[in-house]
Amino acid sequence: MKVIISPDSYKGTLSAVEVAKSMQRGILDADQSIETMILPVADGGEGTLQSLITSTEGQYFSVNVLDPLGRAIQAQYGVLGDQETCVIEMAQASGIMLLQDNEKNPNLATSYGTGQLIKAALDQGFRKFIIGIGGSATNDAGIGMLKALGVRLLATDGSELENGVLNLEKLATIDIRQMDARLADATFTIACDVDNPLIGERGATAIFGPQKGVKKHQIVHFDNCLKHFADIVEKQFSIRLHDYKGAGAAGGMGGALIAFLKGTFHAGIEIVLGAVKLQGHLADAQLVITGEGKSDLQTLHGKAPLGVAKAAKQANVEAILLSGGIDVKAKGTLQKYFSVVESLVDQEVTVQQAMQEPAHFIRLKIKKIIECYIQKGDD
Ligand SMILES: Nc1ncnc2c1ncn2[C@@H]1O[C@H](COP(=O)(O)OP(=O)(O)O)[C@@H](O)[C@H]1O
Ligand SMILES: O=C(O)[C@H](O)COP(=O)(O)O
Repeated sequence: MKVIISPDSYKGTLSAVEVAKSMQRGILDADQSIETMILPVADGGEGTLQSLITSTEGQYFSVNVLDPLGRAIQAQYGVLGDQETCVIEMAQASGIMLLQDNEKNPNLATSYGTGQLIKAALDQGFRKFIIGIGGSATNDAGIGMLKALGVRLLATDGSELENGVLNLEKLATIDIRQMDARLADATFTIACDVDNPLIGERGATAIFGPQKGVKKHQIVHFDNCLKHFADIVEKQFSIRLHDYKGAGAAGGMGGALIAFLKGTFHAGIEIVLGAVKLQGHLADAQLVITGEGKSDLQTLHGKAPLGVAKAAKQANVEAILLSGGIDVKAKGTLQKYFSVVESLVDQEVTVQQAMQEPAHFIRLKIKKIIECYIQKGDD
């Protein structure tokens, strides 16, 4: 029997590779003779770079960049095995995982470091980009990235705006005359797992702002600043980001990429599944196991496990979901895609325990799931 192990990360506790290894141990605990194959996946956020570079035998490059709060860090980008396609993962330079909880700062958190990664890749001669956006610490409409690439945000008196999303309300003109000229020859495929507009009640701030530190009473203020930015973009460049699907991804990074870097959106999970060649590997497999930190209604809108389930269905392979937590509201629908829908958290395991010892509980749960699967086959 061959089992493919294709989880996303359990954000905040384990990377996709670590989840996959724990699942593999559980499978082998149940039956040593099972053939396993580890193909970790991601949907644009953290882990996208590793998944794409590992699966295509690509190469990593390290760059000194500024983290969301302007501190010097080393971040990586990569080139796929084709030696041509460059992968930028926003979470590497501007990710929420780079901040402690008490450091979250939606006004100052900047995507500047992601712009630095792009610039470094342009310096290396790359022009064909996949940019994974998601898992970001920022709500800056991508202005940090734009600044790093030479775009200037000016107030009415011609002075450059000070850092800070809330300063966007003073924006009068966007000056692109000094934007990196090499971008004109570059293409950007945006790997993303959300289709939120830039502003409004489904916009970047209202939906993803709170996880980045935006307090409830600040949502309207931040949203208005992003709206003003979108108004100026529309006035100057005739591109309307306000309700553009995906413009609100990664704190508005989606919008900046569409308007200024001529990016095009693709489902992150589809890009990753293509690169890891999941469909081909499923051809002689009996089972595929996937999972993520928390499966909820958002999972049904293009998150990694759903992509894996759809690929499995096409190949007529049974799919199993083991996530850290499962939202009860989504369980019924998830069961249409997966033969088993399980979470680490249950009547015996609390959230705290599952978060503290995720590898241990994944191993235990998978062992049980596989034992049941084998038993079912024997009956
Ligand atoms: N080991 C774990 N056990 C239970 N819940 C977890 C575990 N790891 C992560 N989570 C939950 O999953 C959430 C992250 O969900 P995830 O699906 O990984 O990312 P996202 O929804 O941002 O794509 C965390 O905030 C946490 O609540
Ligand atoms: O704001 C972001 O970074 C993403 O668009 C949504 O966040 P998530 O990928 O962490 O869910």
